[in-house]
Amino acid sequence: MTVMSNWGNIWPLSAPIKLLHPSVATVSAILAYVAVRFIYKQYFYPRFFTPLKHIPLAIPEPPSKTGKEEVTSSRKLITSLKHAVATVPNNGLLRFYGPDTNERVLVTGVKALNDILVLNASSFVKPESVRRRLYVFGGEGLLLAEGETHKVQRKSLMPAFSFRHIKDLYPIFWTKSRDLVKVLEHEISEEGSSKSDVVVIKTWATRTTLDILGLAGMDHDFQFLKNPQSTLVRHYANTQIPPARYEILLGFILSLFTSNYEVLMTKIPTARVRRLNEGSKYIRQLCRELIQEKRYKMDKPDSDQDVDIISVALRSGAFTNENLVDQMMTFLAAGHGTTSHALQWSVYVLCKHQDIQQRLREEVRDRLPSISDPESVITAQELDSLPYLHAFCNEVLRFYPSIPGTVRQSTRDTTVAGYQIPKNTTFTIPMGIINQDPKLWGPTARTFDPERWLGEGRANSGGVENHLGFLTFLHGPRSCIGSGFAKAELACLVAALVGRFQMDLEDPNGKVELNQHGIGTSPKDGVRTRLKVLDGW
Ligand code: HEM
Repeated sequence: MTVMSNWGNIWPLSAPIKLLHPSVATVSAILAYVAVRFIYKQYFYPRFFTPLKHIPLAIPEPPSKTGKEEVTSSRKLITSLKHAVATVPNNGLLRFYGPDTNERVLVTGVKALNDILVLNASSFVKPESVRRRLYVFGGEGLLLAEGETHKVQRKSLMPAFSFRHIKDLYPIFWTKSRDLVKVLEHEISEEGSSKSDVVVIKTWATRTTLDILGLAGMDHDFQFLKNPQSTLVRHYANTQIPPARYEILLGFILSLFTSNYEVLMTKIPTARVRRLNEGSKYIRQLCRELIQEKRYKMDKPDSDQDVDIISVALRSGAFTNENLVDQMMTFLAAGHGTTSHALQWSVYVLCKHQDIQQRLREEVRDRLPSISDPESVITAQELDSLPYLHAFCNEVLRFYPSIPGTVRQSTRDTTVAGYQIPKNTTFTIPMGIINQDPKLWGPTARTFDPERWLGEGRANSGGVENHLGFLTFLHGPRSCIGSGFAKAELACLVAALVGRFQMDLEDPNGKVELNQHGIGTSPKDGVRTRLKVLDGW
């Protein structure tokens, strides 16, 4: 056998046939197998072998074709599927294949949504890959519990989220909104750390929503607004680190062999996975200590009937200490980023629509006590009686849902919207698409317009054809338990900001890019906003 020393001369036309080195042969065989798997999964399986052939096929639009419309909070794939939903005839379900080549079913109609989320909800659970991802920061709390355990947990926690209880939390929302305004006023002043009148809304929104959850959820003031160097904030920021290129490539290759590739990926100790696990440990320990503190306080004979979520859960007697730790982790994870995203979108859209900003400011200044008054308090009744604020917040939640899509997997053979569905079929529920569906919201569905929530009988429906058309908090037994909490919190924060500041984007004509990692979606730059204090309120 000739030993090849000259790589430039590997394939001379006259070369004799040579045997490949065993390692080259192995790599070639693996590459050939990967190629064959890819062709099978991309071409043959969808056309000839899938048991879901009876569901129409959607081809996602290439991103370049979808970039022209005003950006919504949908992730890229969901945005690119919007076109398919509008153009491929379907009866509420569409089949599609994402970049990882795995098969999914997109839910596009209210009948199918009703089957999956309401009528038959117990037959559709979060797939293992999603559970793994949520577990790291959310523990084994309400978000991940299934079956009877979920029912018992939800029933025991519901009192903490009833309006009767949420209305007692408005003073916390208002006090923290005032802290936010004060910190931002300082930030844009001469003494501020940035020495500029431009702030990154995300930085402050995240700290405020964590502070609010600390107080309203655990009766503990983290004071992250005042103390920016927080380990907790840093650990949550780590959830948004995108996977490295090699992780994406590895994920893609694994996806050709198993639909559980995402589960496998969480077991490979890459630097990113290690950092996530460290964060998870830290948050668990923090919650454990806070709950112990709370239990100690409640055991005192003269203790008050505190209104925070953990006190209500402890009084219910339904949870062990460790399970309470999981619940607290869930509330922190599910409750702070989502509301922070909503606040970021609110500021973004107020900057884009100065007429709306002006009108909202007039209503707030007219009807609410000044945020600069350190003694000012507001009641639920006062805040909830501002129709334009209510309309604006609802429209932000509709148009820019913090979580633009979620996933479910069938646990048995079943039917959805009349289609036969085998066990283990994965469904994507695209809140970002349904919330803007012209069939449900009329011809102005894709326009941001708070007016739709004003007028006779529209305050709670926005005039939608079917209540399942507003999917921001989902519906049914797995809907967001914190929706009332989040809406009241968002209204306070928006009122305080718009009442006190003139807001403009640093780059008013810049194209907004989306943050694609972590729970939920918001602008990648965190909404860089120029603030100007407006006196007189
Ligand atoms: C704008 C803010 C919020 C949005 C858009 C939002 C959205 C959602 C959505 C879409 C789900 C369902 C996820 C799924 O099952 O796939 C959910 C579940 C949940 N959310 Fe929220 N959420 C928000 C704020 C909050 C807050 C403030 C809390 C707690 C204080 C909270 C606690 C939860 C919990 C515990 C669940 C699981 C409920 C269950 O499975 O029974 N959320 N949320």
